Amino acid sequence: MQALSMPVITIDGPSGSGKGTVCRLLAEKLGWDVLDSGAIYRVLSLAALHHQIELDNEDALVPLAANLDVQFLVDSQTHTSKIVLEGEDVTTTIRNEEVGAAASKIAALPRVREALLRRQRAFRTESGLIADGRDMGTVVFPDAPLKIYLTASAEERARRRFAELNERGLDVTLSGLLEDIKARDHRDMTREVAPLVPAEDAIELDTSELNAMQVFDKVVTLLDEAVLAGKLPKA
Ligand SMILES: Nc1ncnc2c1ncn2[C@@H]1O[C@H](COP(=O)(O)OP(=O)(O)OP(=O)(O)O)[C@@H](O)[C@H]1O
Ligand SMILES: Nc1ccn([C@H]2C[C@H](O)[C@@H](COP(=O)(O)O)O2)c(=O)n1
Repeated sequence: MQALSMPVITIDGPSGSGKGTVCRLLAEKLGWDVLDSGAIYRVLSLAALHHQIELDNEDALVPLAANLDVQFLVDSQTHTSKIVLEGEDVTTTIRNEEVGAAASKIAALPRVREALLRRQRAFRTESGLIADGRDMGTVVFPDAPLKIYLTASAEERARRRFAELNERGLDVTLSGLLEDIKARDHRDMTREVAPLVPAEDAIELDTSELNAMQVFDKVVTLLDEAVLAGKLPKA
């Protein structure tokens, strides 16, 4: 049974809901790998920029996606990865809000998504995988035995991003970030292929009123329940 021998936990949800934070904490607890699928879309949008390919030019983006020269170099101590695109360290660059918006645009193209599917599924190994994204539970790993859908109000997500970017010394406004988040939500939730929706069997968790550790504790409870039910192997 693949779910037990190559276990996957999916964590989907909109930007700023806390997926990446929970994935990192879970990976530390379990010693499993992490798939940051958003980073793949972000890297592809940056590659498009480098190669002067328009974000709606699907014919040119598909071969770029299929042959994307990207490496995720994982530090097993910190569970963070250095991301190298065509020999250049882009770990920080891809986190810009502009790159996020560009990623959301190319992610609406069906053949681009198809071209990235195998690359994402290849992250599944015997070690166990925590998959972070928008369609992890619905499309990429539909057989995952534990699917979590994180949400939070757009206002709270904008506040979180504002605090994060302020700390990094970036000049942003709360209202601008809120607008960006709403536009990205709309694009990600209404696209025709693999829109951001909870999988039918996902457990939804609203994190608006919870801090990161409280969210993590709730996720660990869900994990323990899945182990008790025989859906996931004992840690
Ligand atoms: N429950 C929480 N309460 C407050 N802040 C949080 C919480 N969870 C995460 N954060 C902070 O909010 C910001 C966004 O979190 P994170 O990057 O984990 O979200 P995400 O869902 O992975 O976003 P994206 O999809 O855009 O990558 C980070 O600065 C993180 O430290
Ligand atoms: N599974 C995924 C992951 C990401 N995307 C798109 C949509 C997002 O707005 C964008 C950036 O993702 P983030 O790094 O903010 O999680 O990438 C997607 O369509 N499917």
